[in-house]
Amino acid sequence: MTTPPTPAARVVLRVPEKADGEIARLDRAVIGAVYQFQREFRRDPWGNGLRLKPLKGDSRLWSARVNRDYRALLLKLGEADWMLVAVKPRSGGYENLDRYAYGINQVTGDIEYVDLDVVTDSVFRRAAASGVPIASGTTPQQPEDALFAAYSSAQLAELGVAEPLIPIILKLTTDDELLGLVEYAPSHTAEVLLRLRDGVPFDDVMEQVTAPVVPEEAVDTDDWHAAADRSRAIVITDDEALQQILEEGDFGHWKRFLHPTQRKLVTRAYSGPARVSGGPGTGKTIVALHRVKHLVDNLPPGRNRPILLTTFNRNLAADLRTRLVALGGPETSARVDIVNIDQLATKVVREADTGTVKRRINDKSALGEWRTFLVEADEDRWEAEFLHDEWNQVILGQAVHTRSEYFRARRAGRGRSLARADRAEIWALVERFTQRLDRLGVETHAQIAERAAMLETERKAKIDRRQQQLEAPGPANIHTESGSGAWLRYRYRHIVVDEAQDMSAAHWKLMRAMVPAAPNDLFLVGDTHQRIYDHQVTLGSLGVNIRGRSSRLTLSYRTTREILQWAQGVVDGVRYDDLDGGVDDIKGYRSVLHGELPIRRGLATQAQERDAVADQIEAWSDVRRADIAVCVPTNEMAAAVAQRLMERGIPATEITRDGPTGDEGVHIGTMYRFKGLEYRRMIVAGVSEGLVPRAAVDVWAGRDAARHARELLRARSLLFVAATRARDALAVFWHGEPSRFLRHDPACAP
Ligand SMILES: Nc1ncnc2c1ncn2[C@@H]1O[C@H](COP(=O)(O)OP(=O)(O)OP(=O)(O)O)[C@@H](O)[C@H]1O
Repeated sequence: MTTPPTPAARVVLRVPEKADGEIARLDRAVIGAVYQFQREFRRDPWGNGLRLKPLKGDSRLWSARVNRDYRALLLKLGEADWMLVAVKPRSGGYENLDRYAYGINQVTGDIEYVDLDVVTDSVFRRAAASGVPIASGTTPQQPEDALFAAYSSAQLAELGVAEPLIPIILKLTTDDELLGLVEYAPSHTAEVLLRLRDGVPFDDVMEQVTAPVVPEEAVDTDDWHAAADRSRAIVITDDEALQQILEEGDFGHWKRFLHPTQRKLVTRAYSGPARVSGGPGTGKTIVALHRVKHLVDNLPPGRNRPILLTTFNRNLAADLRTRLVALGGPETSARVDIVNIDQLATKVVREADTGTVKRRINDKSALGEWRTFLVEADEDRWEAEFLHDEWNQVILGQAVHTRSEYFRARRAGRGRSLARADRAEIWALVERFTQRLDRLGVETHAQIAERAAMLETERKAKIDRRQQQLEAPGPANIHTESGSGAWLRYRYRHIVVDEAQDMSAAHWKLMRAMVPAAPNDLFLVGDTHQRIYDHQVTLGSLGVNIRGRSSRLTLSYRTTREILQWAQGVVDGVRYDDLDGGVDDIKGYRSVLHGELPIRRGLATQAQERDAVADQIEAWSDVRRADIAVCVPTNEMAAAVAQRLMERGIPATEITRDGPTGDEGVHIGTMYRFKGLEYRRMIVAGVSEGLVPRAAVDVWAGRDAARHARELLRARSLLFVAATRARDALAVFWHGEPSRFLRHDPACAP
C-alpha cells in the first residue's frame, strides 16, 4: 500500500480553496515552510524528509511533515494525485482520528474535508455562554429551541449540507454557535445554513444556492478523480506559480478560485449579448475579467486586439488593466483594448475629425453656458436646468440626430410632457446652443458620445452594405459602390462592459455598432442599485437584446452580513429598473462574512463630526491607514475633513477623478469617487439632511415630480455605493438632522 510509485510519475498536488485560504492566514514563516513542502512534495512525495504516512488506516488520509511544528494532511486520490486539505500544528494530535471527516458531497460533487474537533471547538468558543452540550457523530437529539428544528437531516443533506456536520447543526441553538460552525464548515454548507437562518424557504434555498452548483453529470461518490476535477482546487505545476500564490496570499484568491456560479457565467457560450447583474461585491468585475481571459484564450492566434474591455471612468479602466495583467499576464492584455467609455468615444471622434480639437467642459460648466445663452437670447420660457437635461438625457443621451427623430424620441420618466410645438422650440434652442459651444471651441462628454455613436453607426452600415453586396448572387458584385466599406471591418469581435448601469443610450449605440451581432458579442456586468449618473436605458430598444441571457450573482465576497443588511435598508422598498424595462431587486443577496454592526453616530455640529471622524480613524489603529477611507457628500466637506485630519496628525490622500493621489494615508473623497473601489474600513460622514440628498433636490418636488424622484433615487444609490465599499467595518456619521435615507434604522433617529 505504501509502495512508492516509479519516480518518473509526475506528481499532481491540488490545493482546494478552503485550504488555500487557511494557509494564507498562517504566520509568514509557516507559509514559507508550506511553500518548501509543496516543492519537495511535487518532486518526490516519498522522500525521507517528508515522512509521508497514512492516517486512519483507510489509505485515503495521509500526513506529511511541513516543518518541526506543522504537519500537512493530504488526501490520496491516486498514486501521483494528491490533495492538500489542511496544514496543522503537530501538537494538534492525531490520536482521535475520527475527528477527520472527508468525502464526496453527494449533491455538489465536491470533495469536502471537515475537522470535527475544530468545528465543535469553534461552536463552543462562540457559544461559551449558552453551555449547550454538543456532541458530534451521535444520533441527533434536537433541543426544542434548535435553530434548524424545522428541517430533517435528509432535507439538509438534500440541500448539499456536509453530512458529517448535520448532527451538530441540528443541535445549534444560537446564532453565535451557528457563526462558529460556519467559520470552519465547507463554504456551500455555510451558504445554505445562513440562507435558511435568514428565513428563506427551503425551496428558495434549493433554487438560489444549491441548484446553481449541482454538476450536470450524476455524482458518483466513489469517483475521486472526477470529484477532484470538479472541486474548486488549484493544481500547482511550477515553482514560479507556487511562489506567486504564496506571496499574494488572500489577495490573489480571486484569480485562482471562482464560485461555480461565477465559473459558469465566465465559460458559457452565449448566442448573443449577455448580462450579469448582482449586488455590490458579488464579483461582477471579477467575472468580467475572467470572461475577457476566457475570450482571449479562445481567439485564433494573432497580434490584433479584437476584444474591448470598457468601464465608466478612467481610474477603473486603469484598475482593470492592472488586474487583467495579473490574471492572464501580458499575453492576455496584449489582445485587449482597455479604455473607459469616454476615451473610446473620443478616439472615434478624433479619428474622424482630425485637427478640430475642442476643450472638454463638464456638466456644471455646460449648465452655466445654458444660463448665459438664455439670458443673451432673452429666452425665458424654459429653464436652463430643464433644457440642459433634455439635451443631455433625451437628445444626446439617446443619440437623437435630427428634428424628426426628436419628435419621436422616448421621454419616459422625464416628467412634464411636451407637445410637438414645444419640441420644435426646444430643438431650435438646442441647435443655437450647440452652435454657440462650437464657436467657443468647447464640447461635453455627452456630445462626444453622441457623435461617436453616429459615426460608428454609419461605419457599421457601410460594412453591412458591403457584406450584403458580397453575398448577393450574380456577377454584379464585383462592381461594388466605391467607399462602401471594402476596407472597413468591425472594430471588435467581443465587448465586455463593467459598470454597465451608468452607460447612456449613446454609449450602447456606439458599442453595438462596434461589434457584429454574433454569439458572445457583448457581455455586460452591472448593478442598477449603484447607478449614480442619470442614464435610464432600455437595452432591447438599442439593439442589445439580452432576453434569456441574463443572470444574477447573489453572494457577496466583500461585505459582511451586518453591513450588507444595513446598506440594503437604504434602498429597500425603492423601485430599480433592470436596464431592460423590467424591475430589479436585491432578493437573495447574501454574504457568509460576519462582523460588527455598522457604527452610527450623530453629532451636533460639523466641527464635532470632523473630530469624530479623526477619533474613529485613531480607534482603527490596527489596520494600515490606506485601508481606511472617508467618504463625504461634498468637495468642501472633503477639504475640511482632510484639514482636520492633518491637524490631528493623520495623513490623508484625496481621491481624484484619476484615483487616489498618493499611496500614504487615509483616502478621502466625495461619494462619486468611490464607485468600484473597496476598503477594509469605511467612514461615510456628512449623512445629514440637506447634504444627503442635497437640499437643492427638493426644489423639484413642486415643479417636476419625476425629476425629483430621479434625483432622490440617485442620491440614495450614492449612499448605497458608499456603504458597500466597506469590507469589514462601516461607520456612518451625520451632524444636525440625520438624512431621510437613514430612516430605516432606529439607531439613526434624531
Ligand atoms: N470567487 C471569488 N473568490 C474570492 N474573492 C472574490 C471572488 N469573487 C469576488 N471576489 C472578491 O470580492 C470583492 C468584490 O469583487 P468585485 O469588485 O468583482 O465585485 P463587484 O460585484 O464588481 O462589486 P461592486 O458592484 O460593488 O463594484 C473583490 O475583493 C474580489 O476580489
